[in-house]
Amino acid sequence: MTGHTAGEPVTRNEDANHELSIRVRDLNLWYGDNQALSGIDMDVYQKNITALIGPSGCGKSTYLRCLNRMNDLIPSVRIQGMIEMDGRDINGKKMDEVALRRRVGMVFQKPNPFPKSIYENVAYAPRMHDLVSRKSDSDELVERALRDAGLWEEVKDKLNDPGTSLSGGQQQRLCIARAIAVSPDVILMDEPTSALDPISTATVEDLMDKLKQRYTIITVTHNMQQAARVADYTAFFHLGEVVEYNDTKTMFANPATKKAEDYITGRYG
Ligand SMILES: Nc1ncnc2c1ncn2[C@@H]1O[C@H](COP(=O)(O)OP(=O)(O)OP(=O)(O)O)[C@@H](O)[C@H]1O
Repeated sequence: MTGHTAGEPVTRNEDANHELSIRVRDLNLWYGDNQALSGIDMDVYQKNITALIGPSGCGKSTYLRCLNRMNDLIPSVRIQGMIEMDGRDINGKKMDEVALRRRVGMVFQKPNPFPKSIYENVAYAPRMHDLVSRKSDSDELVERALRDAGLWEEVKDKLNDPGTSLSGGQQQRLCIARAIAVSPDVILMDEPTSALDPISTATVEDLMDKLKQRYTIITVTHNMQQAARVADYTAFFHLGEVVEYNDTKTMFANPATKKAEDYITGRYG
């Protein structure tokens, strides 16, 4: 990756927004003695979708979890390097983890609604963060988040039913509604469609495309077509390093490295 600034994609997507959201420099992470991330430099632009691809165990989820400090919950983890969000060091002493996780929401591979009603799944976090106090404000926020997640019409008459009574695809959209209910800046998605059927997958992909108008989305995927369809930028991870980071169209049509080309074309991984 010579001839360009560390952390930037090799080729810029000229249709994309180029305001910086996240700046990562020389990020290293160890689980005990096992180094899982090595010298990661990566800039993520606002209001884009950035896909993280690469073979199993190469560090994609670990990297994602660094961005909302979820790795702090794992005792053996040691982290070195810099992660700035909107110019502020997220690992700095002044950074409040709870506030950070409000700004950086997360959606997991397996839909994981709380064992509560559809309504409460969405209303709980805004209430905890004191974003709403009156019931009418909460109702409004729940409706807006469910509409934005493309789920309102399907659930508006059964908001008191358990979240777990919904189909897998609906549960995942409920989890997305829950994430956006606290108005985050960034949404991390760890293989958000891998447990879903093709129709639910297409619905979630369409939703991601709409959500990127307002949120910065970083998604891990093993599905190359999905990365090609939804992502503005794609980073190829291998053995804990970012081997190539590029505008998605260029990455898929004309990868700059042999390793990325081999992975994308299914020669290994
Ligand atoms: N909680 C943990 N404790 C110890 N080691 C871990 C933990 N989580 C991940 N690792 C190790 O860190 C490395 C990177 O794992 P990670 O899950 O980030 O990879 P990945 O690219 O997301 O993989 P996959 O595509 O299979 O989800 C692997 O060697 C893995 O075994």
